Amino acid sequence: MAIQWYPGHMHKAQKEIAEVMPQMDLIIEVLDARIPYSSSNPMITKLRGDKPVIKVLNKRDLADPLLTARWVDYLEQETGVRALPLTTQQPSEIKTIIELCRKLVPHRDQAGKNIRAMIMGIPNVGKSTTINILADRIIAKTGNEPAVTKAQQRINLQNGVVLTDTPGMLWPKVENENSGYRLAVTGAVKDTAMESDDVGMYAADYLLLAYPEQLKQRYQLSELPETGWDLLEMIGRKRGCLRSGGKVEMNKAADLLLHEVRAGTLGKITMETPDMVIDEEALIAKRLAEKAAKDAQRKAKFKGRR
Ligand SMILES: Nc1nc2c(ncn2[C@@H]2O[C@H](COP(=O)(O)OP(=O)(O)OP(=O)(O)O)[C@@H](O)[C@H]2O)c(=O)[nH]1
Repeated sequence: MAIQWYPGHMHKAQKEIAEVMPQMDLIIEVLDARIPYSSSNPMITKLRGDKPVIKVLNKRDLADPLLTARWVDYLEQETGVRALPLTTQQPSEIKTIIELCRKLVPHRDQAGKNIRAMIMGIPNVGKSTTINILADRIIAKTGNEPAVTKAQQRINLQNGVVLTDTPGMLWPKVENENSGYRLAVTGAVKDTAMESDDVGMYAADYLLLAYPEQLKQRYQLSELPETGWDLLEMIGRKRGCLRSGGKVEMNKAADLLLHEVRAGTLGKITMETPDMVIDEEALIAKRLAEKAAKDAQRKAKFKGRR
């Protein structure tokens, strides 16, 4: 299923969330542990104000444990939020969210009042599976096609917590082009306007840098090439993705690599690190500042001419 992020949809979702937000005591944001930055929604920080937030790094079973630990440190130390690496494959882990909700909003708990939590997440991060585990029953439809969750729901967890499912569909970090690639690599966004060879090449370039040993082992390569393109070609040859003349079908090789990353057969892989995203954010800020300066110059020139 294709997901497109239209400004109109985004605006509507933002408005609906802003309306419900004052009645909430805390926010649970479900992220994908393989892309904690790219799977987060850019407006949540602004909308939640100073309400406590729990960032669930879900699908930790697929993510690199060392990097997950680094993300937890980063999120807790640099941004002051609680981060819980979890997997819905271990329901008992998911249940720890409830205890943390109680800890973070002690005044409601001590007064014997329900804690009102809003659960948010971009499509396909595992929000519905999480809700079903927390509620001990099937409430939300799950599936590997993004955008299964639709209507807003309020769920009494019967343990002092009332969960509100986010109205509307939450969008990820769309303003960062690299995030678009990483969302596509992990299968978080199945959209896309992107060609699978481009996405495969992004994955291949990154994997060469970050997980060379896993590549060698999985594809039985004694040496690794310099570029992602060459890597895809090697994988294509090894796995028989060939045209009749013996040339490698690059899009097939790309699909194969992406399938392995998504299924976890290449090992536990995280597609972004805190350092990486800090650099990217700095670059985006620089570009935006340059654009603003140019726009201002253009405006000044235009005014001068009139
Ligand atoms: N490996 C792994 N897969 C998971 C985990 N949690 C969810 N999934 C899978 O991810 C897919 C999406 O899960 P959902 O719970 O439907 O995701 P969602 O965020 O509710 O998605 P929408 O309904 O599109 O909003 C399903 O195929 C789940 O089985 C996890 O912790 N580990």
